[in-house]
Amino acid sequence: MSHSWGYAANNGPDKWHEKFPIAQGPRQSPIDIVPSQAQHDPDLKPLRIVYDPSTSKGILNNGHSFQVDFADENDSSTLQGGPISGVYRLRQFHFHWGASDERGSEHTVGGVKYAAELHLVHWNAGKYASFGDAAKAPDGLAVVGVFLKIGAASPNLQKVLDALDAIKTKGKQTPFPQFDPKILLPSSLDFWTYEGSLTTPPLLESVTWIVLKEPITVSSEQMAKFRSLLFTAEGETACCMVDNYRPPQPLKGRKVRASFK
Ligand SMILES: CCOC(=O)CCc1ccc(S(N)(=O)=O)cc1
Ligand SMILES: [Zn+2]
Repeated sequence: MSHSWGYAANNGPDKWHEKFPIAQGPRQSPIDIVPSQAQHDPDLKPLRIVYDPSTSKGILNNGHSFQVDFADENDSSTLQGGPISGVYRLRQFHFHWGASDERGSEHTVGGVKYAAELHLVHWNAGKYASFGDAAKAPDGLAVVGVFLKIGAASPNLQKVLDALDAIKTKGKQTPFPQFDPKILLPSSLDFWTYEGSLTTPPLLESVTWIVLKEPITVSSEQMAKFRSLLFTAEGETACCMVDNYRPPQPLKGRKVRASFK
């Protein structure tokens, strides 16, 4: 790949292994979650999610998605419980979506694709000194995945979408203060969990995935707002930011556990 990675035919998921050989590793993400194959684990603890809105900093178009970044110098916004041990700090959240409503999620459920997927990215601050260090460790990261299903518009999501006009092109960012990402979560915190990886380069195999069973809903009009972003920087030939998802990867013998019966 002579240029940086992306989602086009010449630099997309099928090409990533050329510069990132771990793409063909034993614990790659995403995966297709087959509910009948997931074993209920009664030892899984409830998720404990505590987010402080004052840790919300800014919103950035990073050329692959957009992300909201959080201050993570202390334990103000954390994830505990579920399959993880210790305290993981919220670093950022971002999304993956399709060019049309029938695709866009990274994980699939029994082969079913959702229109989009939210990822809340946390790192094991109890054990590692930085996000960068944690990202290189097998128990370094925990990502909560939430599916977005076409239906009623989400007023809470709209608060995020209203900021996108200010970050249309790659590299643009704008302040995004006082936002509590907990309002983006569904009412049930039932989840599937498995050991996986980052779904974009560097594809590091450091993620404990926690994928919520219940989707949140998003309207088609709101999905159109996601698609108004550009992969490209100002002054470059415009390329719409769509289909920024990696397809499911081989399970390679991994077990998926369920927190629910
Ligand atoms: C060591 C630097 O690594 C990074 O910056 C990773 C950023 C990054 C965070 C999360 C994800 S995802 N889609 O698996 O939730 C992908 C990439
Ligand atoms: Zn992601």
